[in-house]
Amino acid sequence: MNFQTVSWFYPNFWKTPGNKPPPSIPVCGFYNEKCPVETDGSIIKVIGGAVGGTIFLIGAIIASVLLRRKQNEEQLMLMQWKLKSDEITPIDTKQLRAFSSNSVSIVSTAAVADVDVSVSVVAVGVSVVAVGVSVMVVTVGVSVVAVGVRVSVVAVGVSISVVAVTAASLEDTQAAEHSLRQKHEALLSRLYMCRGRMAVLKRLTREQFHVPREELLLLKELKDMSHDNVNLFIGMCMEGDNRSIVMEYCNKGSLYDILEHEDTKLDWNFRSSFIFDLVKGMEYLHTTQFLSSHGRLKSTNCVIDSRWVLKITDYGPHYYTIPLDTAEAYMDKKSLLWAAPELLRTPTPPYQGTHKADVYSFGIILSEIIIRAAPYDHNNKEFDEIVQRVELRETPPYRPVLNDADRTQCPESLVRLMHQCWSEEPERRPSFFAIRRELRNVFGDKSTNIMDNVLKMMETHANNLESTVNERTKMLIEEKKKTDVLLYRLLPATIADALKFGRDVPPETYEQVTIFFSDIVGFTNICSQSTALQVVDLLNDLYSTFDAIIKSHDAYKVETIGDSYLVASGLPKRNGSRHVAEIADMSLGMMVEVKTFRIRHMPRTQMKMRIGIHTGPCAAGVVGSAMPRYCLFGDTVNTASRMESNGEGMRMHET
Ligand SMILES: Nc1nc2c(ncn2[C@@H]2O[C@H](COP(=O)(O)OP(=O)(O)OP(=O)(O)O)[C@@H](O)[C@H]2O)c(=O)[nH]1
Ligand SMILES: [Mg+2]
Repeated sequence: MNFQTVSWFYPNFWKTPGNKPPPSIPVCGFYNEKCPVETDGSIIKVIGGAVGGTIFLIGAIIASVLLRRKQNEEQLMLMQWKLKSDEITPIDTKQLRAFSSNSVSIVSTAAVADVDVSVSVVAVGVSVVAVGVSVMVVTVGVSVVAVGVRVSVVAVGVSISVVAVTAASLEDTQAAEHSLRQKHEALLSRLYMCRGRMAVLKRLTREQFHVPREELLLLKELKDMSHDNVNLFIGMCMEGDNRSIVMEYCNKGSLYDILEHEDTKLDWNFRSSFIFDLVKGMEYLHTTQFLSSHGRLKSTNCVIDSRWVLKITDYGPHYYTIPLDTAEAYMDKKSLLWAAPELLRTPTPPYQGTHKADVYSFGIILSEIIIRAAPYDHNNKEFDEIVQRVELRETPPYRPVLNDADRTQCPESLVRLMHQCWSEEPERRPSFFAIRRELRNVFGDKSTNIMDNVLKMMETHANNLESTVNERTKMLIEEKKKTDVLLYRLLPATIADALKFGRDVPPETYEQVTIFFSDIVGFTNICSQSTALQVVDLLNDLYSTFDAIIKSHDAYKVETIGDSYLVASGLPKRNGSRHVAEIADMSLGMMVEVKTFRIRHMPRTQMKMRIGIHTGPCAAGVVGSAMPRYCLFGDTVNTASRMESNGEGMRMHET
């Protein structure tokens, strides 16, 4: 059967249009040789589409870049850093006071020159009010006491007084005070309010100037900068009387001021916190595009805020503020101590310095922190000589000297790092990133600021206090129990309680009580043969025995008078008529004890005792307020006494 025949018999056999069998040779041949490749319009269309798409994409990118640039340009021209003269207002005394009410700063920098801002906790008053106390600073108050500052930090449940230590002797510090006061007065004249912040002004020295485009970019970058360790650049005013660069005011002064103040206690927690802050701030500045480096990094340009956070300040176009006559010098004379040797050797060094020069300046600041003094303080050389010798390529290079005391109290690895930072060769100085990594090895990871550490310490302290208070309360209760026991031995419990709570104890009458009196027969004779101490021992032995007997009866020992012993039953707690039996039973017990009682120093002598008992009405009350005594009054007492004195040895005389 051929193909044709199959399709006749099976109409859908081939499943092709017309149910035709497939051709024996494929349309394009077995190797596509019958269909040559054609460059028809469709491929051209595809390529055209791709090119068009790419052009469109590039166009879109260019458009967005241009738009961005335009926006940036607009932003640039907006000059948000530009301050109007009337935005800068003088500080009035009210603002000054308001400001000083929540900081130590203004006092330390402006009003009182000799105030030391070191903090040492001298007294801790604690009142734990809730379980799981969490410390929260509610108020911070400042009061100036003579030359001292007292800061009270009131926390929920915990009140801690922090006292700043002051210069020990005014005489010693008079010269320093004078220069400080001058410095503070100068600073005070530069303090203003600007956009709701307290600000330090740095006067511009040029009357009028054109700000070129690259400086506009720099100023915009400064305005946009935001970092915890970079002091806020509020802006620049180029008009009117207040033509100046305006930086936020940090109230604890500069690092230089703090280090200079010898009485300020700065432990290594504080110092390491400052170092970390400084490095973090510099690391940030070095990542900026237009500023790039500081150029005049020094301890006076590291300011400390109210939370003891160090902030780098006076970065940026400081050349606007250099007096015109010294404009040739890229920095003032004193700043040369922090300047890298390669800059000292350059006739016209760049105003903004270099990364490596900043690291050098950081090395000098490290030395200040370690020696706690101005740079090169221990070198004992004149300023000019120091600068000259640093500039000269001496071997070893001329650098700040540390004395033995500095070295012993400072981590050795920090000294090594400092040496690296002030290397003569700039390329051997580490970057701030590397410095931060190294500092972590030196100090451990100190991610928190010193104030946060202090608060954490307070919180831990508060939690510890809670358990301490509980423990002490338990001890107090134990002690109170002991004093109560003692008190209850001296006075009846009800009376003692009433006296304890300051209540009056009115005298009380009892219709029927039984009074017991006892006396030692021949006591005078015994005394004559004994020393005073032997007599005391005798009475103590005997009455301790009696006290033990009383304990097992409902009777109250009123007092002992010499050798006589007074006991009552039926008071202060009434017991119906049981008092008679109680006293009788107690007396018999005492008789038995006396028979076997041995006088320690006269073992052969038999002790004898007379007992008198009487039942009747009686009055009782507390007499006196200084040594209060519970006393019995009435005939019954007298009768009982008579019964005893008229009785016989080893006999009970009763009515
Ligand atoms: N408390 C406080 N003092 C500041 C502040 N800024 C500057 N000072 C003080 O003012 C003094 C003078 O500061 P500047 O005029 O900036 O002089 P400088 O820091 O020595 O030098 P340059 O900044 O390089 O011009 C510093 O030594 C600080 O003691 C601040 O924000 N707070
Ligand atoms: Mg400065």
